[in-house]
Parts: sequence; structure tokens; C-alpha cells
Amino acid sequence: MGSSVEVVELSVAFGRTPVLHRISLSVAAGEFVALLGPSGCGKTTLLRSIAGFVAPAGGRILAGGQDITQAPPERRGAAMVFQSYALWPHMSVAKTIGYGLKLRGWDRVRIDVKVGEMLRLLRLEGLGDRLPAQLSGGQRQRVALGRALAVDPAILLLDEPMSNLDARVREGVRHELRELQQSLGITAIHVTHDREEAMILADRIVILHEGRIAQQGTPEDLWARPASAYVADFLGATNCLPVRVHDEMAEAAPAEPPLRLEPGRAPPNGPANVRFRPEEARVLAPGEPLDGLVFHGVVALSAYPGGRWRASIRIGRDDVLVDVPDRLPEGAPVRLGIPAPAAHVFAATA
Ligand SMILES: Nc1ncnc2c1ncn2[C@@H]1O[C@H](COP(=O)(O)OP(=O)(O)OP(=O)(O)O)[C@@H](O)[C@H]1O
Repeated sequence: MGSSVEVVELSVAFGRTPVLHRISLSVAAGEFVALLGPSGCGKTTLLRSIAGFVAPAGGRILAGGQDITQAPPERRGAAMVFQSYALWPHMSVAKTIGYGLKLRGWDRVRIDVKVGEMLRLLRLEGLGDRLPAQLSGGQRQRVALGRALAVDPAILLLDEPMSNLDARVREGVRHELRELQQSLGITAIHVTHDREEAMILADRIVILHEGRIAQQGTPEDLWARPASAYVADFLGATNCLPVRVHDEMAEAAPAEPPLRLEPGRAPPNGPANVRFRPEEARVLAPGEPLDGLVFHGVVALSAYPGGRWRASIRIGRDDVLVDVPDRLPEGAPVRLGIPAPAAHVFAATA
């Protein structure tokens, strides 16, 4: 069974450079949490601090209510799977999976039984005698997972364990990992810079920005209500257009009705930006009304990435992308509509 993890005001510095700033985070027993953010935001450092490989400058870490801040890695009830898998080239699959048990002094017979169980669980039956070089990428990844899970950890720490797999294999492995984690009831903390991976795997996503938590919530919550331009951008709302906000209304073009912003979520009066996803914006038919923001623009370019067309629309001095069902002729005037729930408005300085 999994145990809870509590990170309390954790600070980490390398030399004089602070990397994590008083991070507080609670992970429930059995929960799957993804730490998401761009390269260098500190997610691996946070994971390694929980694992016990990095000594914090301040704050505490608890597992199952016990303070483990000073505990050595092997006394934390956690196992880590690394990006590189860190498999030993001369050690067979079975020996690799049994390695942690041998270190714990288990006898040969018990180790064999447990390794057999892990091989079945991870669909590696018949591969026990192989060396890493004789395995596919997906199989190697499962061996690394098997080595971590064999010791029955309460907490599974995953450091980008799928980044070396090709896209097609990764899809399958994601679902396997999620199923495995749920059936074992283990607590998982997963580091990734892949938004889709975090969305698919996690009960909760924690987005990091320069060593601080930018926002945390369920995937649906973050998707629908990003709290800042940084989070919106990271979650695919990469289009950005200027608007003016006054009295909780955002205005795109004087000719179109302004959008009433959710009370309490409106940025202060003045220059602001609306951020939105290409797949959530629409090109409107002439005169078609919309509850949202409407901009007037011209088609700059159309491309076909597959399934739908993706048009680049020039609005004033900005270009934005929008998915459309059919090719739009270049130079055609269009009304671009951003439905209210898809329009994320932030002060221009945010
Ligand atoms: N051992 C170290 N010594 C000095 N600086 C380090 C060390 N490890 C990490 N850093 C620095 O700390 C910052 C955060 O690194 P970290 O690896 O946690 O980021 P990350 O979000 O996991 O990035 P990536 O996705 O690239 O792994 C970076 O600026 C990095 O250069």
C-alpha cells in the first residue's frame, strides 16, 4: 500500500544558487501526482529531495506522517525509476529485478518467487535470462520498473521514465503504468515536461515555475482554469492577443460586444491579453453570434497537419493559429471567435 508524502516549505540550493523556494505539497496515499514544468524549473530536484539524494537547505519531508528529512534513501520506503533506466549491461533481467531483495538479505528461493511475480506482473515472462541489450526500449523500461517495485515500496518516484521511448510505445506504457499503480495502490510522483503524459497519468498535476509551484489541481481543473499566463501557455493556450479590460469586461474589437469575465477572475482594468488554444477557437460564419471574444482578421496561411486544417490568422500585428474543418483561402477576411470558456484573460504584465 502507498503512503502519503508531505513536503513542507522545502528549500534547496546548489552552492549559492537557490533552486527550490519553500515548496509545500501534500500527496495522499495512493495518489498519482505529476510534477510538470519546462527544463530547469526544479522538478527533478524536488523528486530527488523526496528520494533522499539531495539535502534540503530548509523545510521538512514526511512519508506516512514520519519525518524522513534526514533519513537515508533506503529508509524512506521509496523507489525511484530513472530516465536512463540505469540498468547494468551485464546483469540479466531476473538478477536486476531481484537485486534490491538480495541487498535486503532475502534468500534465493524467496527472491526467485518474487522475481517470477514481477516478471508476470510486467509481462516479461520468458525474458529473465536476457541482458538489457537484448531487450526493446519498452521492455527495458519495464525491467527498471520491476526493480523498483520488487521491494514493495510505498512510494514510487518516476523521473521521466518514458522519455527514451518512441511515441507509439509510450502511449501503451502510460496506460500500463497507470493500471499498475492503481492495482498496487502505490503512491506515485512522476516528473515530466510532457503535458499530455501528465494529463493522462495523474490524479493531480503540480506545475512548477522557477522553483515555485505555479498552480496545482486535477488535469481538468488546470485545463479549464489556468491561473496565470505561464500555466495557460504551458497547457497549450499558446495563442495570445491583446484586449482591453474595463469593469470586468474584456474587449477585443470595438465592433463586437465585449466579453463579461468571471467575477473575481478579471485582471485589473487596463491592457491585458487573451490566451487560447488553436483547437478551441473557431472561424465564425458572417453575422454568427458568439458568447465570447470576436476578432477580425485575415487568413495568412493554411496548413494540413492531418484531420483538420490549421489556419494562421493575422489580427492586427499578431498571428494566431486556429483549427478549421476546411482549407481557408489565403487573404480571406474572417471573424475569429474564442468561446467564453476557452478565453483565458490575464493582465498584460502577468
Ligand atoms: N547537482 C547540481 N548542481 C548544481 N546545479 C544543479 C544541480 N542539479 C540541478 N541544478 C540546477 O538546478 C536547476 C533545476 O534543475 P532540475 O534538474 O531540478 O530541473 P528540471 O526541471 O528537472 O529540468 P530537466 O527537465 O531539464 O531535468 C537547474 O538550473 C539546474 O541547472
